[in-house]
Amino acid sequence: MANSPLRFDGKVVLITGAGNGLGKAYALDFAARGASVVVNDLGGDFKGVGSGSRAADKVVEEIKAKGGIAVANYDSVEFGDKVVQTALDNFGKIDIIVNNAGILRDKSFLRISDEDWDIIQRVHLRGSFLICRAAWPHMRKQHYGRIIMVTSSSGIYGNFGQANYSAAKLGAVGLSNTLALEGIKYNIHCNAIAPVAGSRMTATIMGKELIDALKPEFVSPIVVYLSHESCNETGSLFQVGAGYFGKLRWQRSEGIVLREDGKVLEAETVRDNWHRITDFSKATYPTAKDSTNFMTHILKDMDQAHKLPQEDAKITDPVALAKSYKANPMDFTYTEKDAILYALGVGVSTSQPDFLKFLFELSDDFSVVPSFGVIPAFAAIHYHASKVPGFKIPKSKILHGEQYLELFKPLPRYGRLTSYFRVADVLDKGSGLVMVFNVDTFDEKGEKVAFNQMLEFVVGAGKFGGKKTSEDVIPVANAPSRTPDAVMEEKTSIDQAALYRLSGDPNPLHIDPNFSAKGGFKTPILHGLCTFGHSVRHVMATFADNDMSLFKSVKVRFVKPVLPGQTLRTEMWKEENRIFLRTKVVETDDLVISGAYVDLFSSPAKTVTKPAAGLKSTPIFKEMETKLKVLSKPEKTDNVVFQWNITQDGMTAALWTVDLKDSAVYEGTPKYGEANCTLTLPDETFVDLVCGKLDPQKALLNGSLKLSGDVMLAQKLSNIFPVPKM
Ligand SMILES: CCCCCCC[C@@H](O)CC(=O)SCCNC(=O)CCNC(=O)[C@H](O)C(C)(C)COP(=O)(O)OP(=O)(O)OC[C@H]1O[C@@H](n2cnc3c(N)ncnc32)[C@H](O)[C@@H]1OP(=O)(O)O
Repeated sequence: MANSPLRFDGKVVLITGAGNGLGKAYALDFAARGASVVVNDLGGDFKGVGSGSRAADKVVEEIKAKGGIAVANYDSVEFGDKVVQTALDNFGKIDIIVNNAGILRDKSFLRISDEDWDIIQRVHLRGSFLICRAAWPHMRKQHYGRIIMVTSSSGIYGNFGQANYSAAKLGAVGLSNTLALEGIKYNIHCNAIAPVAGSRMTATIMGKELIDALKPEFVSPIVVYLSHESCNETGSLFQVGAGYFGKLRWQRSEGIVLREDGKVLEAETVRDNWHRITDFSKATYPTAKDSTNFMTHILKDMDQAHKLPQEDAKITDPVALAKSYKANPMDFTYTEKDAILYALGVGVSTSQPDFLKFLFELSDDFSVVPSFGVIPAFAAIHYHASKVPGFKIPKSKILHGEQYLELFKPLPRYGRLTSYFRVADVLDKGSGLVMVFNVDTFDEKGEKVAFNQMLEFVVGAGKFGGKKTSEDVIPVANAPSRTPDAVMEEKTSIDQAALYRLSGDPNPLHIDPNFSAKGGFKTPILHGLCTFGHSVRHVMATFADNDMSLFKSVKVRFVKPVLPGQTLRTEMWKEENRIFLRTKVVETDDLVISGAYVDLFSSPAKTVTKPAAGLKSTPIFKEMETKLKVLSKPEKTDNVVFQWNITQDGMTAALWTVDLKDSAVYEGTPKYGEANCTLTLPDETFVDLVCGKLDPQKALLNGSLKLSGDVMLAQKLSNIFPVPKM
């Protein structure tokens, strides 16, 4: 009942050291709530010197004067049975104990004498033990008991000059924990509190002002509540003082099992894994249950992946051997600077409209390019790939074959991520073998951030008798056969690979001509993941308004190498939230990425119907007259598609296609020979493309007519339409 007062009528409370300070405050509080109180106090000073009846008697008098019930006891807690006997003699039972009595013998460790050490242990720890042991059979018999063990932050954290006291006080916590466990089935609860209050003892280490602020009456409420029969708390530890109440608990790092069957565990292994042993990012909160079954609990829950790499000597099948590889987790720490370096590596440039978002950490909407999600996984692959047993892999023959990346939450702008690597399969492709690597990446909260699947193609290592396909491989997807909905072209820098490799792929294949020659390449080639990063950017700029939170996943196959300096042309098709894409090298017309798609969580919130602020758009291209040349005779069934290209600074910014059959009114019939036609285009088509991204002073429109299918070829028009000034 929330509003009923906590009463102790008929209950017998023993408070040790109750002549002054905290003990006295507890005694007065319990008595005022109807309890019969045994006020124990030896009457000595705070160093445990001397004795007398005055202190206890005064408190008893005060209680009685207020109409309460109390008796005094003047024994040292070192005679715990005598103290408890006072309760039994006067009230016939003992229900509640507050082990509060204590003294101090503060000295720096070197100066602590045997006597200083022993007396503190005797009073605090042994005294509490003796009191509890004397009361325990009575509490068990009556099936009721509440014990408060008074400990100290000196015991929990240590305190200079209090080695003796700290040891005794933490001992009291251990005693409390075990009494809580043993008492539970007899309805005996035991909790520990670490109070801070102004008292005779603390007067030695605190100023007067602070002591006055820390009244014992501010601690008493939790002692009273924990002692009440309605309170179910047991085995807990609280820090209290000045009206503050907080609970403490243990925390344990996730840890790592370093033992390997049949191998000696060396100190160096512990040293090398120290960061994992002490990493609290996936902490757990062990309770009393863990004390007995600690090892079984830990070992049961340990995933294989937490163990060190080991080969199973019995496995002879190379694929099974490779799959048996046990990888220890790989940490990857990065800063905003790393995210910016990566963005530069995949072609973000200050010449692009949204560059601040990716290159300036102080910009309001600073974002990590989502394809950066491959980098922590690549770090794990780079470390583990060469250690995978079963296959010998010459580095110069490894080509990145396919890449899948899925993000489960946007990448943090900096932080530490941990990746778990495993060999999902090894495939025999004849001309080469394909290693399928899966990597799960988690953030510091233990939440999954990314999944990567990387297929590494090892040229010339095939024909080992393995299988060709695997269900574990995330499949590529074919683009639609229609003309692309959008195209983006971008020239890479001659230094693109030199820049990209600083993001964690130091493979000499991309920088050292001697090394690339060994792989059969005339010059170093671009990293597959660099081309990949460009293509992902093209999709996000075209279909997600560069809102990186919309990115869900991407899959690509690398079909031909790209050379630094070549121009990439990404062709894109949107079908609901999936953007199919393929990437070509403009200079050679070689297809370099195929079977690819980007999945978005949804379309951008900014819709094409809303022009960007300050830019008027719809009237500009609403009507467009163009001259076209139809090269062969169209059939009625042919699709007439008008396609235009918007360029700025020599770079294609957007390409938009309108199927005239569906969305535009086309006047005039495409016929063999030359014709003039007027296109009335849907207003919205332009808003997003033109106004969202382009500087109207600079952008150029270049249109062409295409007739779908192979029947007809459209000639590219020479007309360049300058975008009128707003
Ligand atoms: C230790 C550290 C580890 C870290 C690794 C470091 C990674 C990076 O540094 C390396 C890079 O970035 S390399 C640059 C990027 N990648 C490339 O340039 C590769 C381009 N692709 C090619 O050259 C060929 O497709 C090629 C050579 C891959 C295949 O061409 P062909 O041999 O002619 O194969 P083909 O006859 O077309 O097909 C045979 C079977 O193989 C499958 N296949 C083809 N291309 C594939 C690819 N890219 N990925 C996966 N599988 C592929 C085909 O499907 C076919 O199999 P099936 O018969 O079952 O259909």
